[in-house]
Amino acid sequence: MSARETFGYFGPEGTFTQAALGQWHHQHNDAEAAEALLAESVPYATVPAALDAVREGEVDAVMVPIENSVEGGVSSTLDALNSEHSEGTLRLVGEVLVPITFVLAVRPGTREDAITGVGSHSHAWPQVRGWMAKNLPGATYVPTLSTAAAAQGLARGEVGQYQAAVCAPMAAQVFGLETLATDIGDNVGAVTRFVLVKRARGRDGGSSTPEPTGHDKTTLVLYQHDDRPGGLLELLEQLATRGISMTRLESRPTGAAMGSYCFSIDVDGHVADERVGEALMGLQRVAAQVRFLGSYARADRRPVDVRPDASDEAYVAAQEWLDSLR
Ligand SMILES: O=C(O)C(=O)C[C@]1(C(=O)O)C=C[C@@H](O)C=C1
Repeated sequence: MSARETFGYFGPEGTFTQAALGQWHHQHNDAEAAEALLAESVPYATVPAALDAVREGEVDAVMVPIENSVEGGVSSTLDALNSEHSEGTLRLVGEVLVPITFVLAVRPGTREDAITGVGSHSHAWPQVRGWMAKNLPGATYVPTLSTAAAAQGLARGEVGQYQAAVCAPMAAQVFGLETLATDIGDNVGAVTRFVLVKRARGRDGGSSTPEPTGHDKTTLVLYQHDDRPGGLLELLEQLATRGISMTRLESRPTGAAMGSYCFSIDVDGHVADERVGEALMGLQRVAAQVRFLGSYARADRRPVDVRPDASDEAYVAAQEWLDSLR
């Protein structure tokens, strides 16, 4: 029997990312096993530290945040996943959507008029900006490594700069804090998307890419050739002509020079689908570089809508026809 898989997450305990990993465990195990797996999962203080842990084999898989419905892509994750040493080593193997609700938490007994600073994660603060402007207009924002790290800091009493944390209800509970206000997010219905990341090859040397399900997504990073007018259009044409929808497109600076950008994208479909394979070959020809980050099942299980002329059967028939001519 192979040893049980080990997991890590962007922590400490009480982050939304931990809730995402809990959701994943419950979707794939019975309730008792899921709770046991979550209790054993290892927290890492930053996203790069969590990815390093999986890369170095300390754990088999880690959960990290990638995109929020209000604030957009989590740049620290996008950049860490796209670093030189992630290429070929890491794979996204699944995703989870978690509804986000924030509370304002304090050390028990702290009064609202004593709050001059509020700690939280840089992706959480913009989601409560309106509430803060209305309710604590004089408070200064103090960035912390995560929402739960802000709560942990308060509990340890090691902070002088902030007296309240914007965090998940769970973090307030874990760190024994008092909740002064609930549901303080400006957008009701805010959701964050998290991804589970593994090494590209498992312990047995086999590929970590999950089998296609019919409701899959593929994440790529595309680099265009410099000084090529219409470069982005040329890349996107490779997808459009094969009937492949794009569900996310973000440009990120490559860091090489001012104005040098790459594109982080999600497309419908799995690398094993004929049309996605053909599009990847097309991209490989026209792009300066293509980084494949993974193909995995969509969290919402929405089936991918495939045009008849873009189906696997249509590609196979076209290939057979070409073979007959040759
Ligand atoms: O700090 C946390 O609790 C996280 O899990 C990170 C994170 C993020 O990076 O977007 C997750 C969800 C919220 O949108 C705010 C912060």
